[in-house]
Amino acid sequence: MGRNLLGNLATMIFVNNVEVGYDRRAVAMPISGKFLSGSLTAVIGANGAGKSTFLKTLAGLQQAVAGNITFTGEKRPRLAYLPQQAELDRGFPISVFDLVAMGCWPQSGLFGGINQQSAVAVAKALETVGMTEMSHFPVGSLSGGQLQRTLFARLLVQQAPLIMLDEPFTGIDTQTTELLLKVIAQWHQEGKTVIAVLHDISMVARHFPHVLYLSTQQNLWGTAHDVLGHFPHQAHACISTEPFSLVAGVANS
Ligand SMILES: Nc1ncnc2c1ncn2[C@@H]1O[C@H](COP(=O)(O)OP(=O)(O)OP(=O)(O)O)[C@@H](O)[C@H]1O
Repeated sequence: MGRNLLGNLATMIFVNNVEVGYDRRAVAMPISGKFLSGSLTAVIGANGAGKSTFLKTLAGLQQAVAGNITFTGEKRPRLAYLPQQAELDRGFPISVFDLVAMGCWPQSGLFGGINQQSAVAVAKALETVGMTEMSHFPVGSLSGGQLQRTLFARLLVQQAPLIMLDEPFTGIDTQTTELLLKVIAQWHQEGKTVIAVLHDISMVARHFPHVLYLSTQQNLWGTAHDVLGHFPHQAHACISTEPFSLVAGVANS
């Protein structure tokens, strides 16, 4: 886990008055705060609040409309990004093993094939997510849960210090969700920085120490305890467009 000389967690990402959106039009309030190195943060909010757009902007997949995002060390750290399942093309003819092996591309190159060490890493990742038996199945034949396990295996082999997940559990069975939550907990223990867009507030309360709540009224960013404390009934953080008792300026620490 990245610590500075005083033993505190170092900041990995600074978000300075960032407005995210399309065609130069912001879709959310300006966002300011920071992601500490090794932190585990859930991004929550109502449908259309701008969570996915924020994640894509953080990942560098689209430009911010205003403000800026900076990184300790100046360059964006290597990141592993999981889009929403709806954004994936399942028709691509590729096996489970090969899809996971794509996570080795930064090391092996697109046409380099994978070496023995990478093949072992792919096999280990498939085992972690319970997909060993299906490693030669075509991706198009997988259920939603099996595909998500496979995509998590690919994230595992990427070994990136920064991991971004967009609604990783939407439409996924309970058993798979429990398993993949363990993978996230393992990343957290290893000191990776994990940011996930989520809808299930009780899951967030149980598993995510930091929360960024986006809304049209006011964003809240801080510890899960502080942010979720604004919601008398925690489920409302998903279904309402505004929290109940806002207290300005939740500390982002
Ligand atoms: N490609 C796009 N072009 C223009 N507007 C878009 C585009 N994608 C999303 N939007 C709009 O931006 C706003 C924020 O969308 P976004 O997907 O970031 O919200 P979200 O909080 O992730 O929602 P959900 O929980 O429903 O996934 C919405 O009003 C949406 O209609």
